Amino acid sequence: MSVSIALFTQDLRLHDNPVLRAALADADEVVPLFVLDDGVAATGFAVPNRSAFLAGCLADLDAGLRSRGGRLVLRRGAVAAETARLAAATGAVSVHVAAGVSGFAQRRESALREALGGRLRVHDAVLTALAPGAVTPAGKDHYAVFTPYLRAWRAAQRRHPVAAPRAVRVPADVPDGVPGGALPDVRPDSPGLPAGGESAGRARWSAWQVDRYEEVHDDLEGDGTSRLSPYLHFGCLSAAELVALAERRGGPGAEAFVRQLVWRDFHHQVLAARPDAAHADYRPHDDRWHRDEAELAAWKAGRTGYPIVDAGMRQLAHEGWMHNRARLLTACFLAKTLYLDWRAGAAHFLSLLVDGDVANNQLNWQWVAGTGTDTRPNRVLNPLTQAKRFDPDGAYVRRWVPELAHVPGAAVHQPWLLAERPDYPAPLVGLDTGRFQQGRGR
Ligand SMILES: Cc1cc2nc3c(=O)[nH]c(=O)nc-3n(C[C@H](O)[C@H](O)[C@H](O)COP(=O)(O)OP(=O)(O)OC[C@H]3O[C@@H](n4cnc5c(N)ncnc54)[C@H](O)[C@@H]3O)c2cc1C
Repeated sequence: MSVSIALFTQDLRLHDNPVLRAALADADEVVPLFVLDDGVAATGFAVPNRSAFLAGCLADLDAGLRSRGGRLVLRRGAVAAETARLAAATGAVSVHVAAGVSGFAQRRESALREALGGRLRVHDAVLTALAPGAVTPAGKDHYAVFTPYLRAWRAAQRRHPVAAPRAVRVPADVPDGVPGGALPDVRPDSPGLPAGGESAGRARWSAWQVDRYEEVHDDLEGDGTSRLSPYLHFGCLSAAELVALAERRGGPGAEAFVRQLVWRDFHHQVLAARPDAAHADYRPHDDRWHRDEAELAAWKAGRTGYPIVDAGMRQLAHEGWMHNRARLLTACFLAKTLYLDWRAGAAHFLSLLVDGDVANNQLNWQWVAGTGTDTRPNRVLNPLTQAKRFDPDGAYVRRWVPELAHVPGAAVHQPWLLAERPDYPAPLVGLDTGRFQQGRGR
């Protein structure tokens, strides 16, 4: 009997998984492998919210494999060494893995190549709908501006989604578990975390109304976005399959949704070409960032005195997720109004976000801070204007800031004007943009 290995990374699914399909096509039996990576733990990226969600993803993947006659094989350690050990023990003819994007994933791929040589097969466009580098502007290795990327993306050939396998045969003599411990049993920091896994992700997609997406996606209280981001981050859902489903559905809502998935591909192709953009300014402006630990702490705790900002930060703490509009305005408040280094804000987001993703988080932060791909790097979002546009009745603030739950209507956005002052902080700073303008030397 020939054996191959399907090494799962950020593709924790059975539907539209080219890695698993190719491993199945290559041999009589397959080892579906996930390695709890010591390297990820060492970077600090494995925070409680994402680790708890990951445990759900792995349990669901194992259940899905078992319903097809297989099972998930778990190991803990260094990915390349563990995979090579298993390949030697099973005499695997090939090891299949999805191409990664971050510097970490690129180093992991090199280590796998070194350990496995010609037996390694790397599959493109598993984590994104279009592979990074599949379209490039003349003479460059990636697109730095979204609109031309969107045009090229639309014109490009994309792979068709593949079906989930009906049966998976795993060699009987491979032990399932991790020596010294099974699935990570982690208590999440956020009580309102969603359930991890492909089943939960597919159920969410089926229950969600894509048709209304364009109308409602910026309405903070309406909460009408897909909330699929954690499932996309861990690959419980395939971006290529979601694009195909949305394109088949058609209409303005589906089109607007696909556009957001293209933003995801866009950031991934930037990071694949410039892995240093995870930490270094993509377009430096010689910012002389303000430093103030007390201001940073107030922002993290949702106690800036600006209710719309505080509501977003408290949603993040409670759910491990934040609405995109709230991410934009809380990040802008940190990086432009307080003019604190975007890296501090991005790190706080990554410490809690269940969808926390190096490409999407760091490059969206850079976009907001004006050090990234935004073609208008000096734009500043005024939190009061944002509040009036995207939470006109104040319901989002009342939901997340209980100290203000009794304040009716839009008055909740300016508690400092109320005749009876609630037990809520005064604004941390004024809304003038002096610090940003001076620091950037405009
Ligand atoms: C400062 C900041 C930090 C962010 N950090 C992350 C992060 O760590 N992980 C993450 O997945 N997204 C991040 N985003 C992008 C976006 O806010 C989330 O993807 C979105 O809010 C997730 O909710 P949803 O699934 O309901 O999105 P929907 O509106 O339903 O969009 C569908 C999908 O499109 C993708 N998408 C949407 N907007 C963006 C965007 N601006 N950039 C890239 N992809 C996008 C996501 O995969 C999302 O699930 C960040 C945005 C900002 C402004």
